[in-house]
Amino acid sequence: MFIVTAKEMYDMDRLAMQEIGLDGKLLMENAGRAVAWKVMRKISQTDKICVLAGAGNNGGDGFVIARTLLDHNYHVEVLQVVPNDKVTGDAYDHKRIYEKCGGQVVPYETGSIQMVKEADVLIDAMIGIGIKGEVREPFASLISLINAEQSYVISVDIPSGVPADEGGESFHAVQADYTIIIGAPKQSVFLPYTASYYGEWEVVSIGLPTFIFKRLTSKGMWQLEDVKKTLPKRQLFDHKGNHGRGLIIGGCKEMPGALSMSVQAALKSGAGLIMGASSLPVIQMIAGNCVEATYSALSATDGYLDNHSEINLDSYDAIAIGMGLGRKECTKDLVKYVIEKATCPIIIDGDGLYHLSQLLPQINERTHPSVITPHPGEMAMLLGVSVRELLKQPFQYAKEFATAYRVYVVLKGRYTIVTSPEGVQMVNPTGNPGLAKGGSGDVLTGIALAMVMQKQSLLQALSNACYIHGMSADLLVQHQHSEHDLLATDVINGITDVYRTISSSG
Ligand SMILES: NC(=O)C1=CN([C@@H]2O[C@H](COP(=O)(O)OP(=O)(O)OC[C@H]3O[C@@H](n4cnc5c(N)ncnc54)[C@H](OP(=O)(O)O)[C@@H]3O)[C@@H](O)[C@H]2O)[C@@H](O)CC1
Ligand SMILES: Nc1ncnc2c1ncn2[C@@H]1O[C@H](COP(=O)(O)OP(=O)(O)O)[C@@H](O)[C@H]1O
Ligand SMILES: [K+]
Repeated sequence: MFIVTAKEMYDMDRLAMQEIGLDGKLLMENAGRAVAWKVMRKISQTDKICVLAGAGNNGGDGFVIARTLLDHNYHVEVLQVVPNDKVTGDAYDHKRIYEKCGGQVVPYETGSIQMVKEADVLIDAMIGIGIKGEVREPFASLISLINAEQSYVISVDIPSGVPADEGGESFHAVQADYTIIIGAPKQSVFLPYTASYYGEWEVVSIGLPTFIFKRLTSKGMWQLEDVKKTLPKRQLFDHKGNHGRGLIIGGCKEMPGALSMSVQAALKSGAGLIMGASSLPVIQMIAGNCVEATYSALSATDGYLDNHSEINLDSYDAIAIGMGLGRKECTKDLVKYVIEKATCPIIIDGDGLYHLSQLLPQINERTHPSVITPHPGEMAMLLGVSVRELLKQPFQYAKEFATAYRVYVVLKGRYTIVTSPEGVQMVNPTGNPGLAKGGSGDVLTGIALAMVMQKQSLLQALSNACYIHGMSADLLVQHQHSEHDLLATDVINGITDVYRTISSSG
């Protein structure tokens, strides 16, 4: 599924109209009808429905929705929030069609507030992706009224007032229960400041051809069908070597478990062979957790790895470094060594990212792929901006970093964004707040290593890793756990159910 900015959506519209002859009125008809069908599944024939229509094409969609509902014997009326002379173009044409089919358009005046109050269902077709600046009156007051009422609120394309793109932080907007998105989700669906306004959401197709999306956007949402298509397969005559050899370097005296979780998660996700490298005390502590892995004991001073020359980086298909490694000068040297010498893909996480802020020239020099898996705090540190600033524009910042340093960036969060060095971005939809707990990131790195080792395209490998990680947490809270008690080690065990679910769903 593609993700768009408002500008990309308008460009697609233009291309559809000018180059392939799909006209605007037809797209509006498709949009309105598709939305109406979704609406009918959610409401009952006895509900009193009020469609709030603005002047633009979002309002135009509202007239098509009202006409379709009317035709199916629903109790529907349109409250036109703007004066008649404001409704022009395709929206005007669809208003006329609706009226000719017997539809009622009530002009906005003070008394019409009653109409909003009496409705069981409010369909918000006031403002869509054409929003500019702060909402004006009467929209601002209507939005406050809608949010104060108990009616079921369905927004068309975008809750009125929510910006389509990233960058906005303060706005006054409709709080929807359900949003039916037209064509493709906009960036604001996935952002911390805006996501909750959408409520439950769904996307409807309006007939824009796929090649238009491919041409104009390089952002998408990774879905189960993508996972099924791209997940490494196990063949009858496979041996462990077919599923890669991976090295995981991490752990220190305070954080032995981080390495343990990454090692377990990698093997559980399908890695052929995993070597865990750490100090002897760490290995002695964790080896029993995962007897299937092999371990390499490295020298340490005061509990921190201190000698990079002992590590053999050859003969691995991928290497992960940083989980629980510690923030000492000697561990920085280790990270530097791996960045400079590894001739396979590397994944840098945790304390490795802390050191990376001083190793950016070295990462730029690499001729083999590099992956970083920062949470917002780590990403903000690497960019030299505040977390708040980063979270206003995570797509933009992740892309800037990925293209500048030619790395794959896995910017973790509710909707993790994977960005390739070319700037292609995939959003992961799975996961829940049960993952907001120490150790979850170490598990993700292990899964990511397993995927990267198996010679997939890296964008696919990393998107699959995020999907599996989140899906494991989702299945666990649906069945035996809650978001409160979920542990990172549960997420490792939950990978079993992910694979069984994926293979049984065809
Ligand atoms: N391919 C597609 O995607 C298709 C998309 N379609 C639909 O079109 C929608 C986009 O339509 P659009 O471009 O006409 O803009 P839209 O969202 O109606 O907003 C413009 C109106 O809002 C007003 N307004 C703006 N800011 C305001 C403010 N702060 N406070 C108050 N008012 C404000 C502005 O007023 P003005 O500033 O011009 O006076 C103008 O009247 C899209 O979301 C989807 O629903 C489908 O029909 C079919 C194909
Ligand atoms: N609210 C949430 N919804 C979905 N996923 C989440 C949520 N909170 C955290 N996660 C996921 O959990 C992981 C946390 O990683 P990180 O913060 O590095 O943890 P740690 O370093 O403690 O192991 C990331 O993959 C992130 O996407
Ligand atoms: K809307």
